[in-house]
This record gives sequence, C-alpha cells and structure tokens, in this order.
Amino acid sequence: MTGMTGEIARFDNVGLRYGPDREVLCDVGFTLHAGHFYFLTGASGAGKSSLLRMLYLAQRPSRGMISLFGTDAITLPRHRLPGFRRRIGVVYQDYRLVPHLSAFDNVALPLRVAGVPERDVVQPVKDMLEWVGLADRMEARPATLSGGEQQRVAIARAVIGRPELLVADEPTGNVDPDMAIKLLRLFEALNRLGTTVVVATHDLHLLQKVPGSLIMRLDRGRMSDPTGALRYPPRRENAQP
Ligand SMILES: Nc1ncnc2c1ncn2[C@@H]1O[C@H](COP(=O)(O)OP(=O)(O)OP(=O)(O)O)[C@@H](O)[C@H]1O
Repeated sequence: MTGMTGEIARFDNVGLRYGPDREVLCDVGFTLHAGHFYFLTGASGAGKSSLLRMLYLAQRPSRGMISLFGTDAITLPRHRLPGFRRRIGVVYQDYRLVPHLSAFDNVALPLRVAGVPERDVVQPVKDMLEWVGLADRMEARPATLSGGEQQRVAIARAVIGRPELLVADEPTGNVDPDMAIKLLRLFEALNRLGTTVVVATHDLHLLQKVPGSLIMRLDRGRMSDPTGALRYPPRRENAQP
C-alpha cells in the first residue's frame, strides 16, 4: 500500500485527443498526495470526465506521463490493470450499476470480488445502504430505482471496500441539497480513514463544504493551479495515519 504521505497519482504534460480533432486536454500536470481531498471543477465540456477516466485507467492519454501508486500507468501491462483498478473506487457519471443485481448485491460486489467472506459482507452492506437512505430498497433492481437512488447505490458500491483512491464524477448531480451534503460527509469520513478523494463537480457551493479540500480547475482542457496547492499541498493533520 502507498504510504499515507506518498504520492497517489501524478500527471505530467498529459494531452488527450479523441480522433483527429484538437486536444480536449492539453499539458495537464498535477500531483495527488495521499490522504487529501480534491475537487475537480470547470465548465461543462472542460474535460473533467476525460481526466477522471485517465485517472482510473479507463482511458490512455495521447501524450504525457501518468503514474499511479508509484507505477508508470502508461506502460502498465494489461494483466496488471484489474489489480490496480481494485484499489480505486469509482462513481461513474452514469452510475453503471449491474442491471440484473439488486441494490444490495451491487454494493456487495467489490467485497465479494475481493474475496471477503460472506459473513463479513452482509452487515457492512446493510449499514452502508442505510446510511445513504436506501434501507427499504435493498432488494430493488436498478431499473426500478430513481436516478438519485441509483446514484446513491453507485456511491455505496464505490466506498464500501475503503479504496485507496476514490474518484467520483458529479456524484451529487441527482440528489437534493441535504442528501448532497450527507454524501459529502461520507466521502469526508472515508478520507479521514486514509482514502484520497477526487470529486468532479459543477457545483461551486460544494467546494466550500469540505474544509481543507484542494481545488483543481479545468478551463477548456487546461488546468489551473494558481496557488501551487496541487504540487505543494498544505499539511493536513487528518492525513496522517
Ligand atoms: N468518447 C469521446 N469521443 C469524442 N469526444 C469526446 C468523448 N468524450 C468526451 N469528448 C469531448 O471531450 C470534451 C470534454 O468532455 P468531458 O466529458 O471530459 O467534459 P466534462 O468537463 O466532464 O463535461 P460535463 O461536465 O458536461 O460532464 C468535450 O468537448 C466532449 O465533447
């Protein structure tokens, strides 16, 4: 496991283009330090989802260098990808729940894939679903849940295994403001346990709700870090083991 004071991810001169068009991300460089809480913000189309996809290894950059957990992610052999991905919890913008599984089984999936014995699966999954307000919807299939309910199942699934890195793409886009704050508290609790958190959002109000969080801003594919906080983040007491 990467040390708590270590580097979780680093992008250097990363560029991304889809097909022959101009680059949608250009010269992106930043470092994510273990134990910190980051927001990624920027207008619609600025490239947030594209950047996150590279971070959770679903998309290769067109140029530049990405390292993840201290390893060069660009040259990572294909057979090592699943092992890396298991260390990352992802909340997808479109949720990507498994349609034929219940809410309970969707949330249990990361634990079962990791080989956690069934007796240690049931209670944590129930507790997590209760926390996100879905105690009475555990047996429901995704198609019978509302957008906001599906989003909460997706969040529960992403955090249940206490990943080293949590990447969430607009995780509160479909819930009311009270639930958005509650979900942020869940991310903060996970962060206090040592998970590095990256949340992409349009919602500038959310940024003020997490004291000590660091803000990455994308403007038409370019990243700004005017205070240098991404390269030299302030020390956080709760980032220590
Ligand atoms: N698979 C793709 N193929 C071609 N172009 C793409 C693809 N995915 C994204 N783009 C383009 O890349 C640019 C950045 O899109 P991206 O979804 O990363 O932005 P975003 O900041 O996440 O936007 P939003 O906040 O609306 O989700 C946009 O111009 C988009 O049209």
